[in-house]
Amino acid sequence: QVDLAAQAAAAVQRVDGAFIRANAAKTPDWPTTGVDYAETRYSRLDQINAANVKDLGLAWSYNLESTRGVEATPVVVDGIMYVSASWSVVHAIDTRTGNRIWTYDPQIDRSTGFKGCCDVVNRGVALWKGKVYVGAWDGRLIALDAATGKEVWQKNTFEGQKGSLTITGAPRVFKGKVIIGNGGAEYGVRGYITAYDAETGEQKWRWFSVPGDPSKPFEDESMKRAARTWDPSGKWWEAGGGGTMWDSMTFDAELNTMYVGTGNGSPWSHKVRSPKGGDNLYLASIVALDPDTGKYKWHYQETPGDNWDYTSTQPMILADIKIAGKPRKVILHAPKNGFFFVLDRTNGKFISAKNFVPVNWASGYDKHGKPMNIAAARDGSKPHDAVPGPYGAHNWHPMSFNPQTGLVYLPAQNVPVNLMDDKNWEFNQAGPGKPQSGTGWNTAKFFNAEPPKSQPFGRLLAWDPVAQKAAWSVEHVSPWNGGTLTTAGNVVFQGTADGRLVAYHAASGEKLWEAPTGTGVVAAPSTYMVDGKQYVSVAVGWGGVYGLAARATERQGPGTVYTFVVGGKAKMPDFVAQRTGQLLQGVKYDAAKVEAGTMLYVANCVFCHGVPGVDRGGNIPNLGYMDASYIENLPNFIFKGPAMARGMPDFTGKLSGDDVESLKAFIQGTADAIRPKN
Ligand SMILES: O=C(O)c1cc(C(=O)O)c2c(n1)C(=O)C(=O)c1cc(C(=O)O)[nH]c1-2
Ligand SMILES: [Ca+2]
Repeated sequence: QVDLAAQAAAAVQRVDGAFIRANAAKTPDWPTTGVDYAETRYSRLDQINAANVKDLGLAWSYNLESTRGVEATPVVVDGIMYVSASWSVVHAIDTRTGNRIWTYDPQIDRSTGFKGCCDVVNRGVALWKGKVYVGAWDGRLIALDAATGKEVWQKNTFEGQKGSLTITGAPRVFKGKVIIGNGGAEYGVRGYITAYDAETGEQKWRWFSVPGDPSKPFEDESMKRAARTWDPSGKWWEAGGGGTMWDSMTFDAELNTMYVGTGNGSPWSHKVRSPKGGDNLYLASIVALDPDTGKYKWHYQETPGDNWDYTSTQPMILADIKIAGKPRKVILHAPKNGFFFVLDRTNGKFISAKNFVPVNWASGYDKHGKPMNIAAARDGSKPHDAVPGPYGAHNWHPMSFNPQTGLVYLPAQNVPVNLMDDKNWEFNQAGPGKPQSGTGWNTAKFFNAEPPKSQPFGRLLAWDPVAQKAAWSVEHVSPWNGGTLTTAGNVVFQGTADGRLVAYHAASGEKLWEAPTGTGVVAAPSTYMVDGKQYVSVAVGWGGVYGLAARATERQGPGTVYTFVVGGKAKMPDFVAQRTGQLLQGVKYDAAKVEAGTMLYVANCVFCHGVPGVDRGGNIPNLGYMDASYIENLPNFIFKGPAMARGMPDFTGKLSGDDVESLKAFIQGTADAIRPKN
């Protein structure tokens, strides 16, 4: 009889700063979300390698019992895995068998799914001295006992703050402090991160990324300086200003510096936020902080005057590379804005930037690290095909860096979106035609007022950060592919939107192996050794912002952890077929209401449900393919309906009975309009 709880406790008890740093040298574990503080996602293990990866097979699969996006990288110490699924549920798994040790469900109120922009996801947990930390959707930072999954302490990280805040990112633990930020910049919030004592949960420090009301005292010098880059006539503090830090943090122990990527402006429109212009610090920046005090050290702003949801929260990597023959300590970063950045992490100085996909907002960066803006992208008076669009040339899907090949493996993409300024925008004014305003969005932009012309794509890039060019690339069938893992075995692993886990040769890009995963993969894999054998695991669950309304497989959930080993022979689990069905037919409606319904649909429904019959539905159903009875009974779903248990908001008091009739008219009217005529 093995005592798994005791094993789990003993394993995580060992995880501290020295353990995590040692891992970067060579140990069998994957103790933090990005494997080490530098978040290289490079494993020194080479038992699985370019020669034998073709013999990988399934060791086991584990049902995460979730139907929404799964974005966490499994962390593993001494063969014990910790991974989170949607709704911030944490699972502890014995990797020797694939059996559950415990699960922890923070019991998020499922009707609050609309409070976050981009699916009810969680990007994983942190481990430290016997505890497992998860940032829950509702703002609680929760410390769990690694042995039992029982709560040790919890803190409301949203206390004292306003707006629609949600946590989606993985906490990080630097020097005994658990650090967490949150999302919300689509809704009108002010960004901040907070550090808590890992042992007790006591708050140690908080750093805001944008200044508050300038008529009140600033929290620190960094805020005072930042305020000079905003125009007070925009009253940015009323809508918060944005700059949410919802994903990336790294730490350099030698330099005693932590780095955080900041988010987009809130609202998105630069003109509305800061009418006379200005860079709007510290939006869309990499910021260096003192991990002991949270004090600002330096920043580099990647997108001055953000206007397109160009967050810099995308996962960064710390690397030591040679540039012009000299060893440099750098940050490698590919934010949403489509440029690949190399920065000196000792001082924040710009080294180089190069676009890794086509972009139309800047023609490049000058030698001081300032972008050369293209005026049309900031005009805002007419629909502009923003390339990259707000989904980003690269989103949160982690990239990896292999020091042997010198290449960064980067999931790149384009999701076409047309943007135009909403001149009549006012904070928290919901209204027909205002995108997502019924669920609280405050972007001050119209989306797709005419159809975008740019083409969607998904691409794995093997990017050379010194030469600033691709060494090789692979085209995928869809945007929104998984994060990457690379190893000393000369392999790159990536999951795909169309439901495969694929291994490539790290130097040549040659495809070496693939396995079906049932549904689309968005998370990054991890690898580790247990009892002398190397395993590769990936948590699968289609979703995230693009996955709400679109998909590239015919299967959906449940969220599943797959674990592969050379010679593995386990059977694939059965997956549920997506309901593709027939176009909606037969719902009676008043054709005169279609136009009003269109405007209401844009304000309340489209972002999650997609365009009826045009989009296909992701992890949320497309209403153009429902049985008529659902749409006929639409009020039962819109007002305190059964789908609230799955994340549907309650529109009581926001929509009228007549509004629902208009929505019906739009949904059935659209299905009728696109039905092939014969
Ligand atoms: O501005 C924000 O605060 C914020 C938060 C989040 C989030 O917390 O997930 C995302 C975004 N923005 C965002 O712009 C975005 O593209 C995005 C994608 C995803 C996802 O998990 O798929 N989250 C987010
Ligand atoms: Ca955003």
